Amino acid sequence: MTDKFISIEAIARRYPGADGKETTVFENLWLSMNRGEFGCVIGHSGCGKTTVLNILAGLDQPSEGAVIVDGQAIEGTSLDRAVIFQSHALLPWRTVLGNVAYAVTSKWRNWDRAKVKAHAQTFIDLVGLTGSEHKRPSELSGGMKQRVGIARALSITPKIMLMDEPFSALDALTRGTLQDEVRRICLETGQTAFMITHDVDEAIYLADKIFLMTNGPGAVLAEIVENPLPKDRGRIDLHRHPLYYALRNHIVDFLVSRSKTFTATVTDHDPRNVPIVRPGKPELVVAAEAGNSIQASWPGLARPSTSS
Ligand SMILES: Nc1ncnc2c1ncn2[C@@H]1O[C@H](COP(=O)(O)OP(=O)(O)OP(=O)(O)O)[C@@H](O)[C@H]1O
Repeated sequence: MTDKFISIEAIARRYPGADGKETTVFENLWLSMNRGEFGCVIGHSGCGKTTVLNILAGLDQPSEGAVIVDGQAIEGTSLDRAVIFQSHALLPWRTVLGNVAYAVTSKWRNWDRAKVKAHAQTFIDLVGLTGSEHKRPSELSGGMKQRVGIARALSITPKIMLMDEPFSALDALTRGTLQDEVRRICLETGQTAFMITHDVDEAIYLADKIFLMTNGPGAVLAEIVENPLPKDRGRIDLHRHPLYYALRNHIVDFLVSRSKTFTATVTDHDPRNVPIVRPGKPELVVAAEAGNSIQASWPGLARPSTSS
């Protein structure tokens, strides 16, 4: 067991195949995050991103390994871990307030109506839906529905917010606005977040750490990219930062070529000590994560020894 806030330890997920053989989506996957960090996972379709998120949510179980959150092995779903999906999954017969209040009541069952309402209203305000409390989902735009989903998730003050491509169905303008909102909320509240995205710029804007997964089946977590851009970065002028292109090119290069060739070419990859990369700082700085502890090394030096 580790002192990391989230610790995914040697998980595998296998499915029985039609021919009777098992398909291994991934195995021996290790991943950890600190409290308050924003992690994005990027990888091609089918590499197992949603499977990892579902296991973290407790919606799915690993075939092997364990997931520890805040010192406790997770077993099933919990209000400690809120999930925001691409589709909003709102209760259509309830209003905005009703949808958020429903979540609040499920966490604090003995709260009276006034307390539930006041608490729900705080989160409706936080996502910018003040004035729309009494609208039903059918009266809301896609972006507004997704805001309700975010308010509902945040209202139960989860330890982790899990997001599976939450903005991919939205138009570019709404997506940008909601990215801003989520970033602001996470920074203000110190929320730990784990998000799947196919959008490299979204990951660069939002994430502290970007987890790069190779293609499946048999996908591996190839690298952890530490975002070298300043915390107070803005979405609009992200591309003007001197490190932006080094970071973006590194991720795109991985997706375009290395994600396909990684397993065949990197023969000494240690899934428990995945390289940590900070593109463009001022030369590529590579560190390795030894289960819990982070040790640094620089190009030309041997990979750090690990304690397990
Ligand atoms: N219930 C299941 N039975 C068999 N195979 C499954 C099942 N669920 C997922 N898989 C397989 O596991 C693999 C990983 O699926 P997953 O949805 O996690 O990928 P992903 O990286 O999230 O993909 P995408 O980016 O397209 O959402 C896929 O090959 C998928 O077909």
